Amino acid sequence: MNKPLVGILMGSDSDLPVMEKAAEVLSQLGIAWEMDISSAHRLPDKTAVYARTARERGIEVLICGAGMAAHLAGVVASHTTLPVIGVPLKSGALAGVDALYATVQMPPGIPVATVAIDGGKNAGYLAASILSIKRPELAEKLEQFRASTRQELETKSSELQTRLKQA
Ligand SMILES: Nc1c(C(=O)O)ncn1[C@@H]1O[C@H](COP(=O)(O)O)[C@@H](O)[C@H]1O
Repeated sequence: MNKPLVGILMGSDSDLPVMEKAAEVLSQLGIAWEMDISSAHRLPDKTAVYARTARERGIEVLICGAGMAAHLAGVVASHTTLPVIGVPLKSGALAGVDALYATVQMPPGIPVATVAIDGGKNAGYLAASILSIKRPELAEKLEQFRASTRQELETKSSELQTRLKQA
């Protein structure tokens, strides 16, 4: 197995179903990843060590998912200059809006590239785009994915037009 290029962290095991989607996208594109549970609130020392050592371990992009008062992505970003992608998760009384604001509203200088609430898949694609800057074969795979998405939608569009003409 290749050395992981993407580190996926989440605040709780309850976040796993969404964060697994990021891992699935990366696997489909042939990108090696590692995944763990950590929490800026509940495991602050582990989180700091993980973020501080990520670059020397060969990680190039970090994806951090958390719900509620989501500090994980921001705290990780405060410990590393690697790109950090934040995934606000839908949990608790505010259904992810709290996590969205907490993740996206970072102070200048410590950015977190925030995807949609429960946007695990797009976090995977964004990490792949970042990695593709220096990897032409990965850029090609992303092009192919977009082309197949276009093709699928064109087919659905033609099918709809055919059905409408028959109605
Ligand atoms: N927001 C954070 C952080 C953090 O930001 O450090 N650690 C855990 N959590 C979040 O708390 C929610 C409830 O967690 P539990 O399901 O474990 O009670 C989860 O969505 C988690 O990401």
